[in-house]
Amino acid sequence: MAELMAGKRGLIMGVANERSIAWGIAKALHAEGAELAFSYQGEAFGKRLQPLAASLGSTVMVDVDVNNDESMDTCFSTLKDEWGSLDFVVHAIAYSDKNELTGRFINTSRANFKNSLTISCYSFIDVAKRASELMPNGGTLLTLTYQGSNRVTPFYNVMGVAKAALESSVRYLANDLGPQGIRVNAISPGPMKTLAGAAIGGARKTFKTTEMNAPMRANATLEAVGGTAVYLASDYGACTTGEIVMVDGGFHVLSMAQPENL
Ligand SMILES: NC(=O)c1ccc[n+]([C@@H]2O[C@H](COP(=O)([O-])OP(=O)(O)OC[C@H]3O[C@@H](n4cnc5c(N)ncnc54)[C@H](O)[C@@H]3O)[C@@H](O)[C@H]2O)c1
Repeated sequence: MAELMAGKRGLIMGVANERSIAWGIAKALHAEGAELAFSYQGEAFGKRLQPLAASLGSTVMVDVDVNNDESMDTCFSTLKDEWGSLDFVVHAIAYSDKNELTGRFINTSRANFKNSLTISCYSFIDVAKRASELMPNGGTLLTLTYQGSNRVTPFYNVMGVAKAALESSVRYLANDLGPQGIRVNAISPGPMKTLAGAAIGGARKTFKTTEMNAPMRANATLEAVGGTAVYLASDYGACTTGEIVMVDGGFHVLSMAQPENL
């Protein structure tokens, strides 16, 4: 059977290690024949990424801090030089000061509000603008969100607001880029054990709560998120854009905990 991503080339942003959601997505896209480039944040992450990228036959790696315009310029000019055009980008990047991912939301500082929204939301708009210029034949943009965007998850705090802004941006970008054949979607996994996930206060309890109560009685896996990314980035997703696709074992449909857990 033909591979779903054969002949498609894309950029994966946000692999910190082998537990990263971006890494699960990279493996799934590669397994379906995609050719990948990676961006990483700084030298230390670059060293960790190197063997992972090599294991997927990837040679293009670019150091990108999304707050640094020069590094973003270099990233997309490198891709232009290497490939000429681009079929997809996976944006799996978020950040907030750990000290504000605990306690009360009301204590959010202006500085961390700005930084969290700039890194976790604006960067996707910036990536979309740059990537779309390299997509003359259409393409796909994917980002990662969490349902703390529209329902309160204790301690998720300013990240919830950043994810709400990101999800809204997905819809606006989808409308802007649709005429160019570019689709824009977000995947919303339940809690996962990653570096960024561990920074959120009470992460273990959030993870356990979802696992015990979700209709599937399970949390999202890297394989399930990767498979969803393949669907959205491949031609099977041709009519899906502006969407937030839940990959959380169904947790978001609940209005209360399972009776066995009360
Ligand atoms: N882990 C979860 O429970 C969970 C659930 C739903 C959504 N998500 C989202 O998935 C995405 C990936 O996170 P993850 O859980 O795989 O964690 P992760 O720590 O593996 O990845 C986060 C990445 O963001 C990058 N990053 C942060 N600031 C950056 C900057 N200024 N410039 C460039 N890169 C920067 C880091 O280098 C890292 O690679 C995030 O958007 C996160 O909010 C995570």
